[in-house]
Amino acid sequence: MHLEQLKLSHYRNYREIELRTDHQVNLFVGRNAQGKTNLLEAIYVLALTKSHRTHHDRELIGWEGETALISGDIRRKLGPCRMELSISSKGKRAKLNGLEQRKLSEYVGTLNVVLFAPEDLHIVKGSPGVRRRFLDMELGQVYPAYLYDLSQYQKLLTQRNNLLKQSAGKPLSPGLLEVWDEQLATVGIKIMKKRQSFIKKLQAWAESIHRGITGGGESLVVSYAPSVPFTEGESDSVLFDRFMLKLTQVKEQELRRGVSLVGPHRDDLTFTINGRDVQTFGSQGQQRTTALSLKLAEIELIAEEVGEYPLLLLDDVLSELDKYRQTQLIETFQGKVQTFVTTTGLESVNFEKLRDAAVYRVSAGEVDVLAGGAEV
Ligand SMILES: Nc1ncnc2c1ncn2[C@@H]1O[C@H](COP(=O)(O)OP(=O)(O)OP(=O)(O)O)[C@@H](O)[C@H]1O
Repeated sequence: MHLEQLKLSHYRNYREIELRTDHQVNLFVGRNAQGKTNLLEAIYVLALTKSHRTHHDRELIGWEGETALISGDIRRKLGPCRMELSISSKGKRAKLNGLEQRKLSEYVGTLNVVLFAPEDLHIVKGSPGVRRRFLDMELGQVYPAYLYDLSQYQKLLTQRNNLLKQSAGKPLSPGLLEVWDEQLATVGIKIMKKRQSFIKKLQAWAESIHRGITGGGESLVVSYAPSVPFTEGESDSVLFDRFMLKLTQVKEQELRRGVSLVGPHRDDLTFTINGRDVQTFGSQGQQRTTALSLKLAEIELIAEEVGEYPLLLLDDVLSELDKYRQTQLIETFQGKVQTFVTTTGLESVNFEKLRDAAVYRVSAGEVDVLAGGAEV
C-alpha cells in the first residue's frame, strides 16, 4: 500500500497543507513542537479513525477551526482510493471515493498502518488497558468485523455496569442480571477467540523477528491471558458455561463494587524472554526491543492477512536505535513497506542504506520539500 498524497485542513497545528508523498521513505525533520508527530498522527487517524495519542477527538481539531479534515490518496492492489475523514464536535464522517460510509467499521481496513513511537514501551511496561487498546486497534484494522463485536460488547458492559451501580449493594430482582450475563458471555467469547487466534499468529512472527534483532540470543514469547481461561479448540458451549460460572462466582463482589469483573475488558497479554517475565525482569533495552519486535511482527501479520504490506510510521525512534538495529529495520522493509519517519536531526539517520527517499522540513505547521528521490 502507498499513500501518494495527503491533505490536511484545520488538523492540530496545520491550517491547510497538501503534500505529495509518493516516495518509499519519507523523512520529516524539524525542531521540537513543530508538527512532526501531528503529521504521522494524521495518517494514523486517516487509517483508523482514532488517534494513538488521545481519546478526545476534539483535541485533533485546530484551535481556530471547527472541523478537521484529513484526506489521502491511496494506491492498493484493489485499485486507487481516496479516503476522507472529517472530525467535528458533532462526530466523525468518513468517505471512500466520495461515498459516505454509514459505519466507521466499513471504512477502517482500507488503509493499514503500523506505528512505532517511544510511548509504545508502555505496551510492555504499562497497565493491561494499554495492551488491550493495542490489541483492539491492531485486530480492528485487519478484521473490521471485530470492531463490530467490540462495540456490541462495550454497550452490553455499560448497561450491565449501570444495573450493578443502581443496585448499590442491594440484591437485584431475580433474573435481571442473568439477562445481561448471557449476552455478555456470548459476545465476550467471540472477542476472546479472535484475540487468541490473532495473538498466536503475532507470537510466531514476533519470536522469529526478536531472535533476528538480538542475534539469536533471546527467545520472546507473547501469550494471551484471558479473564476466562480457555484452551484452543474448546467449544463455544464449554467456554460459555465457564464464563457463566465465573460470573456466578464474582456476583456478590460485583454487586458490592458496582462493576463487571469478568470478560474481555479484563484480559491481558504477557511477554517472556528466555522464560522470564519482561515487564518485571526485563531491562529497558529488552522492553524496548520487545515492543519493536511486536510492531514489526504486526507488519508481517498484516501482509499475510491482507495480502499487502501496511505503511510504517516511525515517530522519533531512529535516534533510539543503534546503527545495527536501524540497518536491520531498513533492510528488512526496504522496497516493501512505505515508511514515514520523523526526526529532530538527520545525523541519526543511516543514509547509506536508504533508497528512494524524500526529506521534508517541518516548521510551525508548514512542510517544505528539502530533497526528494535519488539525490537524497
Ligand atoms: N489542536 C491543536 N491546534 C493547534 N495546534 C496544536 C493542536 N494540538 C497541538 N498543537 C500544537 O502542535 C505542536 C506539537 O506538534 P507535534 O506534537 O507534532 O510536535 P513534534 O514536531 O513532533 O515535536 P517533538 O519533536 O517534540 O515530538 C505544538 O506546538 C502544539 O501547540
